Amino acid sequence: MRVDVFTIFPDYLAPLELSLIGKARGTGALDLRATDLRDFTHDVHRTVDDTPYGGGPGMVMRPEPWGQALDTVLTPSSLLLVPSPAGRRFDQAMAHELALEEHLVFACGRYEGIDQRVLSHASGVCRVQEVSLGDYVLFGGEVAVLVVLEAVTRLLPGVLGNADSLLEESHAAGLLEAPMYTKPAEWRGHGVPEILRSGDHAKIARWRRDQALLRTAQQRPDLLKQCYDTLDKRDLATL
Ligand SMILES: COc1ccc(Cn2ccc3ccc(-c4cc(N)[nH]n4)cc32)cc1
Repeated sequence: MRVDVFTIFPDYLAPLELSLIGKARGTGALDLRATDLRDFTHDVHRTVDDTPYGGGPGMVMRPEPWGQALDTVLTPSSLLLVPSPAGRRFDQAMAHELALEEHLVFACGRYEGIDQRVLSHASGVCRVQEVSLGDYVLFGGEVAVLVVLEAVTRLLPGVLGNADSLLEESHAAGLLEAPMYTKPAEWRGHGVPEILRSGDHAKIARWRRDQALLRTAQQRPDLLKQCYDTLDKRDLATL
């Protein structure tokens, strides 16, 4: 997967060199390029913003640098992602959709956002999707790139050593995952559920399913409602 990110803070994306994303880049699963939007300005101050038409607080990002920047990468097969408080809420389902794309382009806004004509013009070239992390307001789009790229990269073939973990993790099967334990067996007076040390894999699987159901019912009843039709009689008996 090829990913282009345009931002006035390219160093903000340095954490993407770390952990699994760094490995995914090394294996070629992810071809990531971050570019400074100011490279597409032509004045001595490298200006990317201006006052909003119609007045109002703050500044808006000028269309010219964005147009020239996006001209260098967008093709009809690209998907332009524009982080925004007004965007589609990012979730695991969207992460799976994005993991199937061949070319993602992120336009990271700052100030009060990007001139709307940039998105309108780009929609004549490729698909455009505004994306939100949640109902809170950030300073810009870079945090969203870090979150989206981590969630998507994990889903790329060969990136996670144990692909099975993708099947069992929270939000994968619609439920939250069961509580996890490791050594030591006794820690500050706290033991480990005996079933997990029994070696009975069928009973362990059932216990984990029950714990996932109960945990989801307690902490995220909205998720349980979404997958209620997939529950079998044994699941319902647990609830
Ligand atoms: C119209 O109100 C505002 C509009 C934008 C901003 C600041 N800002 C500028 C670009 C940008 C990109 C993404 C986000 C964002 C995304 C989520 N989930 N929260 N915040 C915020 C962004 C402040 C206020």
